[in-house]
Amino acid sequence: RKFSKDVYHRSPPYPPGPRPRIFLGNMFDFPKSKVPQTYLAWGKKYQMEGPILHASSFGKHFVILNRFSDAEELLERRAKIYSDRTQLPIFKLMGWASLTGLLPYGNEWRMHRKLYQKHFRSEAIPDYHPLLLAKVRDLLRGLLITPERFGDHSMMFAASIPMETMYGYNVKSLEDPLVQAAHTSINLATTLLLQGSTLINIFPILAYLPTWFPGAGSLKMAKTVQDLTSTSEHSLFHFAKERTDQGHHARSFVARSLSQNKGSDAAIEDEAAVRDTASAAFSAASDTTNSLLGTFFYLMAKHPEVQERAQKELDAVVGTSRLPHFDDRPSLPYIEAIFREVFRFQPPAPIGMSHAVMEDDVYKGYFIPKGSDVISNIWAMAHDEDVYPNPMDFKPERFFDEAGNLNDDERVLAFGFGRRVCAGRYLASSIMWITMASVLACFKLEESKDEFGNEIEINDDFDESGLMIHKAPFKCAFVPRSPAVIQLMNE
Ligand code: HEM
Repeated sequence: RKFSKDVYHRSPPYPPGPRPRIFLGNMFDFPKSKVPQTYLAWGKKYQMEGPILHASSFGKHFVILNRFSDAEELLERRAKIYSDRTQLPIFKLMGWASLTGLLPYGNEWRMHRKLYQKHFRSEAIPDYHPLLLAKVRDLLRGLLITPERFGDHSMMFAASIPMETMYGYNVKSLEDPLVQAAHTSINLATTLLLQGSTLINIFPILAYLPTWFPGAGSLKMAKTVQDLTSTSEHSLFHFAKERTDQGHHARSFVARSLSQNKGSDAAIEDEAAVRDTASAAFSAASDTTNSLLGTFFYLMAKHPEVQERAQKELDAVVGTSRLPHFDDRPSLPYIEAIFREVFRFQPPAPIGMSHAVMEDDVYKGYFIPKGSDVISNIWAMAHDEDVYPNPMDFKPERFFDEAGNLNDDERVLAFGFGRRVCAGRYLASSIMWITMASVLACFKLEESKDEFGNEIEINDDFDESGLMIHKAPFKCAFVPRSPAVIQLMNE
């Protein structure tokens, strides 16, 4: 019966893709670098009738989507069966199995999403505005005093917002052991989450090797992630809980959720959900924000003409006697276009997170078996020449229509799709918008000079680390636009 079921299911065929080897499948074909670009090249090479692709590894199926219309159809219109996450052995080994982004589609995941919906839906975001404005002010002052350390300032900014919003924990320095622990564990984890990065996911038995065993590198990495995650999660959660128990008036996500739970029957279960949700938010928010900031600084320093137009708009709308506020957003269309173009140019997680298929499906005449991982190539969608002509150019103007108004292409592909779409997207959008507007209001970014006064060229490289991408280190200068803005930043 099993055999005849398989034969039946193999017609229709799998989508096209690289030819699999017996047993191994395409294990050696999966790229370790330039991942989205390689999948796009596969699309050009193998596609016959549609840009959806198939590859396999040890019997596991992968479907790759290079076009938005396919992601929209499968991950959104058919979300009912395209919203799971494959449970990999490495999740448990890293201690990440109960983080929202990795949970299977089910009740626990629903409870997490409900918490996000309550605290991070669009209407809840103004509650965070005062905190975001204060953090932006810290960032601006850092850029003013030690501009050459802009990389550290963005890392600090990106770490301190989730620490404060989730736990009410005020990060004072990047050397804070909790921040260090979180950064190291996220870097290691995003590497282990990339397809094909560890054999443990294919041969779970390898998880039982001792960590000193030759070749047990990823096991050792997973153990480090587990230790660091549990230490920082535990300390931060207890910090927030203790403050709530002591009656501190705290506005953090943990404090608010726990005080609302008090006395409810589900309190214990809810407490675990609150802890895991807060921890998931830190890992999801800090690295993505840091990646976008690096890309933004780089693109601004490379495009003085864009800065000039943005600053004209800011001066006309906001003036020079105050810094931008969230209420200014609808009146600043060019800043909005820059915001959209930065997210399009380099999505921080260029291939998003795979969605697992919960039932056999057929799409465009191709068979997509239950359990397949569907990879959305966000980078390729954001560089689709039919939608974004000359996609490698940075051109905020592409978001204006012929009449000079912002077009309706508001969708930020970088946030993913369907029921698993980024749960923090409204917060992330506010963070990035206010940062871009404020930095442009205060500084002119330009090439810095060496000791002989020669301009130092800005490289165009990006560093891939697992699922994430960051601008490679570069030098640039932040020149305050006027004495008045220096005073505003210091106020
Ligand atoms: C700064 C920019 C950010 C980007 C570009 C980003 C991007 C993404 C992407 C691509 C996904 C996977 C979507 C999918 O599966 O289709 C995701 C999931 C998620 N993001 Fe974000 N994110 C950002 C910020 C944040 C923030 C600030 C938070 C929390 C406050 C957050 C919380 C989450 C969570 C919890 C998930 C898992 C959702 C689920 O599996 O149901 N993210 N994000």
